[in-house]
Amino acid sequence: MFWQVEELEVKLLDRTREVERLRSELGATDLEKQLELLVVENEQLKQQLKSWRCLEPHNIDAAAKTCNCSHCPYSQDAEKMRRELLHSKSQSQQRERSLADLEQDMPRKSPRVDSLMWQLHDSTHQQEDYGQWQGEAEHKPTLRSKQCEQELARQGAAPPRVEFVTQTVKADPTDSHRALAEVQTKNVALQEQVSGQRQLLRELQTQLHESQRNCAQLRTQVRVCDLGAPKSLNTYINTCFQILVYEEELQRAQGQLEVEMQNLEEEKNKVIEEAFMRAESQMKAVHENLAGVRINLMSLQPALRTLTCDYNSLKRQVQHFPYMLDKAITEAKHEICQVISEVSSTNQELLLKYKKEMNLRKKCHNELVRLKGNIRVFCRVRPISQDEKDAADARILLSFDSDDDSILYLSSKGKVMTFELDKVFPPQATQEEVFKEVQSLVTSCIDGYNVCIFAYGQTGSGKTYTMEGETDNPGINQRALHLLFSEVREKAPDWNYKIKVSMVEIYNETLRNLLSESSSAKLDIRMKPDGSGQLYVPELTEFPVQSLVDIKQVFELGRMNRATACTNLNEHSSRSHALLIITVCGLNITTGDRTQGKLNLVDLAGSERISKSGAEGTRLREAQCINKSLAALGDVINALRSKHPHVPFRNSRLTYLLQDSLSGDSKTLMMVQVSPSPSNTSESLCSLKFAQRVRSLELSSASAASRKHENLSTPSSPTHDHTEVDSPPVTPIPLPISRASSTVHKVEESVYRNF
Ligand SMILES: Nc1ncnc2c1ncn2[C@@H]1O[C@H](COP(=O)(O)OP(=O)(O)OP(=O)(O)O)[C@@H](O)[C@H]1O
Repeated sequence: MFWQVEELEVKLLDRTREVERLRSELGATDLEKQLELLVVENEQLKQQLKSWRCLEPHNIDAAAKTCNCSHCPYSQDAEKMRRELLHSKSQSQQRERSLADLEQDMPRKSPRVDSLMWQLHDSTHQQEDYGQWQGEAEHKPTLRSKQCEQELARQGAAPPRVEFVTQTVKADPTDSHRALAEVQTKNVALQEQVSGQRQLLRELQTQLHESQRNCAQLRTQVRVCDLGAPKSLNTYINTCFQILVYEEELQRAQGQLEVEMQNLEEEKNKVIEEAFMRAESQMKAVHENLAGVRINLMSLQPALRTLTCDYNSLKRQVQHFPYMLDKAITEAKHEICQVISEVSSTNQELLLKYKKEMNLRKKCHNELVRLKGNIRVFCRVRPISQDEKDAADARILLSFDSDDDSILYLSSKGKVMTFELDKVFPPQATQEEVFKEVQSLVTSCIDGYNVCIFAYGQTGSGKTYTMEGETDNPGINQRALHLLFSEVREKAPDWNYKIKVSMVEIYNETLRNLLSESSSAKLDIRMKPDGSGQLYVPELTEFPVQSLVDIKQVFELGRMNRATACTNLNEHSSRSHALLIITVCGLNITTGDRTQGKLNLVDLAGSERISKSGAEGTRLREAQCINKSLAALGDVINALRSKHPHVPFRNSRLTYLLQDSLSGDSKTLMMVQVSPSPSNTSESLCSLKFAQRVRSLELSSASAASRKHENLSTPSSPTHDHTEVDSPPVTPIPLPISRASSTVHKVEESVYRNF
């Protein structure tokens, strides 16, 4: 029995160890199955114990029965054993209850095992996450360092600028420090996680120790039970032995768990160490970058200092700039004033020189005009018309000298006569060419001269064409106004000019204002009441003109007024004198000098002989008036050329009106118009003889005294008005004018014969 009890004790001890091991291994992941197996085996052991219990009383009773003697030492032993057995039974029941309690306690412990398993799982994940994070943490600084390197390379390539360098130097250390701080923060977090894991591990160890303590208590209890257990309970001992086996297995599993935990701990430490190593190497790289940045910064500092110096000097310059600018402006102003004063003095000198030159030029011009004669004679031959070409007696009467533009040849009655004038314009001469020769006279009216330009010739010889021209090819009138405008504009800075225009028609010795509202208004010529002896025409319209539009308006109005007074304008224009009077008043703004010149542009009436035209009645009257005025004009020109003290201006309305423009320093141009038609030969001959005579008289005016004297002895023109107070007998120019009576015819013939 004793050996059975000992055996039972050994089994119980083993069982206790096994239970203790199992208890200590609670919480391990893969021990659940072992625990189940142990529970199953435990059940089997219980079954064996039950069967053993069933057998044991019976054996004991049998033994008691076989040994019924009270004196038998065996019976006493048996009694004792029976008591011990009962005690053991009770203890065994207690142990069963303890085991049942343990079994009941097992499901309660299972959630704890589960939670420990989940914690272990989470720890493993955290370690994995930590490893991943370590990889990211390792990758981020690398990226940042690359960015830093790229940024540094870019800064190196960029031109050194103060602002840019400053910004770059400031930016990189900040970023590196920030990355370092982030890494350090993450390291701290990892440290915290590791410390948490360690804390968890410590808790698990504490729980393990508690479980071991519980197991030890249980073992003590079992040992106590074993001490009182009967040796006969072999099954129970076997069960205890199995329990001890299980406890050993549990212990082994615990050992494995500890090894695994240690491995995990080592792995964790290793991972942490590697992470630290990587972080340190990254930190080192960052520090190296930082050092490189610092070196760059150090190398850039001199440039920065230079730039700062430059900037400061520039700043100083900018600060001083207003003062310097003011100073420079003042100096510039001073210099400019000096230059202006120098220029103005030079200008004054030049102005004086210019004035001297102008006066000289004027004098020269006047001298030239004087040498040429104040009265100049031009001749213009109009082109032959188609009718004239087609005529039966078409011949070429007029010819020109290609080398001398002042010579004209006329073939008449088999003789070739030569006429020398100031200028001869052939038929192909343009309006521009003609005007070019007269423009000096036109501009002299700006200088204050009075100028008269007459177009003289028989009807149809081209007087109106030369003076008025055509719409698209204007004559002297319009061109003269254009020239005056341009000349006045040129002188505008110094001179202020006003140009006024009047248009007058003289028909049958009647003066008509062509620019008035009523075209039939007749004008009179009167002496100025101021005693100056100058003439004026009251109510004569003076139209101020400033532009070409004004000129057009004036000409349009004059043409309209002229047309309304007659039935046939062409015929009427042939029988009347048309005067365009241009007055140019100038005021010198600086000197205050004043000038007043007058340009008279006269389209005379036709000069054909009445004897040829055979006019009667109204025509005769018109012809007489025309002849009278033309003869008067001839007388006046003759008197002027011969420097006669008395000039018979009052002999006609024409000469009376032009008195102030024909006397004194005034300049006169006679444009003799000639028709090339053979049918007009005699008229052309008369006109040319007249022109020749006028010119020869003018050129010989230097020796005119003697001739004047001679001329004075010749009879005056029959048309000369001897009744005029101021018209002493003068030698008239033998104008080829018509005569209204037979006596006139005779005189006319004698006049022509003189040529
Ligand atoms: N140089 C010229 N070139 C071209 N045509 C001309 C020229 N001269 C005159 N004519 C033409 O000859 C014709 C007569 O000219 P215009 O009327 O000017 O003569 P006139 O002497 O004024 O006559 P009137 O005394 O009757 O007024 C016109 O048709 C004109 O166009």
